[in-house]
This record gives sequence, C-alpha cells and structure tokens, in this order.
Amino acid sequence: MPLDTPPSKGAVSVAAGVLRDRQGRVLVTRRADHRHQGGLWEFPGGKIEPGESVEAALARELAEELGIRVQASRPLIRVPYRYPDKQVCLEVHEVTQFEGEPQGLEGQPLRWLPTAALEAGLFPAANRPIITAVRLPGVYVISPDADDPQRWLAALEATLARGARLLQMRVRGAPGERRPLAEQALDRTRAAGAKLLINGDPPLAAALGADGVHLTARQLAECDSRPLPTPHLVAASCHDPAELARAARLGIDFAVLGPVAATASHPDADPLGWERFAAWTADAPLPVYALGGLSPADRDTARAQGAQGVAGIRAFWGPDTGDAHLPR
Ligand SMILES: Nc1nc2c([nH]c(=O)n2[C@H]2C[C@H](O)[C@@H](COP(=O)(O)OP(=O)(O)OP(=O)(O)O)O2)c(=O)[nH]1
Ligand SMILES: [Mg+2]
Repeated sequence: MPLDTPPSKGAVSVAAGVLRDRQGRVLVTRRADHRHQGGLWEFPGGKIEPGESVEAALARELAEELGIRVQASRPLIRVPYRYPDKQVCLEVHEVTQFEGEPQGLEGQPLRWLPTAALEAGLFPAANRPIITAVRLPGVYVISPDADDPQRWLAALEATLARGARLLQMRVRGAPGERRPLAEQALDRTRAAGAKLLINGDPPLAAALGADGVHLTARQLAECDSRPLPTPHLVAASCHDPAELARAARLGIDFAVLGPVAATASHPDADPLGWERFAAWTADAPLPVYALGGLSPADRDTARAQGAQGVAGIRAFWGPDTGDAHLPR
C-alpha cells in the first residue's frame, strides 16, 4: 500500500530509470521469476548503496544491467511503498541522455513500449504512479472562468496552439451553461490531441466522456473513493501533507500543490516556498504539479524540486502571455 507516513529506516532505497527512444517508447525489463516481485516488468535499476547518490546508483545499475552510460538524468517521481514483505522507496529518474544501445546483460528480457501500453498490471504495485508520471506532461493549464464563452473558446484554441497537452476546465456557474461549453471545449481539445479535465463535476465529466475530473480540496475530503474509474484521470487540489496523503490513499492520479509563491489572486495566502513544496512532495507517492505565482518557464525548477511540473492560469492560458510555446 502507498505510505501515508514517511518511509521508515527499514525501507530499501532503489534508483530506477525511465529511458525513451526517438519514438517516445519507454524501456522496460522483466524481473527474474525467483526475485522479489519476480515475473513482473520494471524500469531498470537497483538498490542504492550506502552513501551513494541516486544519480551514481542509477549510472552504476544501468551500466551493469544494460551496458549503457548515463550522461544526464532528472528526478521524475519518488515513490515510498510498503509491500507485505518489504518496504521500498523508489527514486525514479528520467534518463535524458545516454550512450550505447541497451542490452539485457543479466539475461533479462527487454522491451520498448509505447506509453499507452504501460499497463499497471504488468508492473509491481508500487509502479502505478510512475506510469502516470511517465504519461503526464510538465505543464498543466487551468482555465479562468468563462464570462464570455466565445472569447473563452478562442483563448482555449490559442492555448492548444501553443502546445498545451493537459488542461483543466475550471468554469464555475450554472451546470446548464457549463455543459454546452464543456462539449465544445472537449471537441477542440481532442482535435489538438490534448486532454481535458472538468473541475468539480464528476457526473458531467462522465456524461461527456471527458478525459477526467479535477476535485477541489473539499471534494477530496468528502469522497472516500475515486469518483471515476481508470482510464479517466482524477486529479485533486491539495494544500498540505494530509491532503496529499489522502489523495494517494484514494488512488487519485495526480495532485496540484500550492500556492508555491505569492499570487495576485490570493495575496493573503501564506506561500509554501520551494522548501516545503519539495519536502511534502517527496513523501507523496503520486505526481504533484506546483501551483501559484509560477509560469511555464518555471517547469525545470519545479521538476528539480520533485514536481511533475507547473500548473497555473494567469501565465498559462490564452495567446498573450509573452512566452509563445508551452514546454511539454
Ligand atoms: N528496479 C526496479 N525495482 C522496482 C521497481 N518497482 C518495484 O517495486 N521495485 C522493487 C523491487 C525490489 O524490491 C526493489 C529493487 O531491488 P532489486 O533487488 O531489484 O535491486 P538490484 O537490481 O540491486 O538487485 P540485486 O543485485 O539485489 O539482485 O525495488 C521498478 O520499476 N524497478
Ligand atoms: Mg535491478
């Protein structure tokens, strides 16, 4: 089960790497039958030696298991997890540069799979949030309210044209007015090959066949299971470690945590700062986007702090935010 307390001293720290080829397929290897979680597929890697950094352990393990030289990697997600017989903490990095052609040097079968083929059932149970993190982009765009629906749709189109891959329709107002707008938004998002989550309304998301729903912190507190099954995405707004732990326990796919910095819209809120953001995210076994006072240009900073990426409205939505293309 996912841990809702930080991993104890008994946890085995493991470095694992996500490697992609030119087509964006991901490398997986099969664990030998006799080993822990044997017979299942994994992201290659292994135990971190005492005193060793994650990067050093990853480079050593991938040299031993695959015969490649890792030249650059970045943190993707950290997953503390308790199996009945063993407690692990998976430190997963995306390998952004490597030399050599991966081979199964320990006789392990090896496959390059499209991200859509990374089914949770093929992997150890701890890997579910890793698969989600592999699939999600680094930028999560949240819409403003739609005072003028035609202008709002034009701004959505502009956001999609700038490369948005994952969006949240955060339009309050009467459900009857929201539905036709959501239908049009979904059509346009689909046509652009992006995903759209509907804020606060699981029945509407289900009725429209939207990609998912984004729960408010209050809805997260009030529900005791995922309101929509997979493959719908369920996201939640979180503000503290307890909310993140609850989201993980309920099997929510990803969270948004903030405010990281001061924002014009919430000038009285006490910003978390990166230090608290990083500490809270490190113990949360699900992908977490940083929100509040950030822009798409903060994506790499956020990732270095353990985030999946950045989320926001003001600096993300519409055509005129000054930074033409949204990073992936
Ligand atoms: N490498 C890897 N390990 C995973 C994944 N998911 C998961 O639960 N694990 C668990 C299984 C093991 O309990 C642990 C990895 O330890 P391991 O025994 O394979 O480590 P190792 O490569 O150093 O192997 P060894 O030398 O001890 O045989 O983490 C994953 O995706 N990749
Ligand atoms: Mg290994």
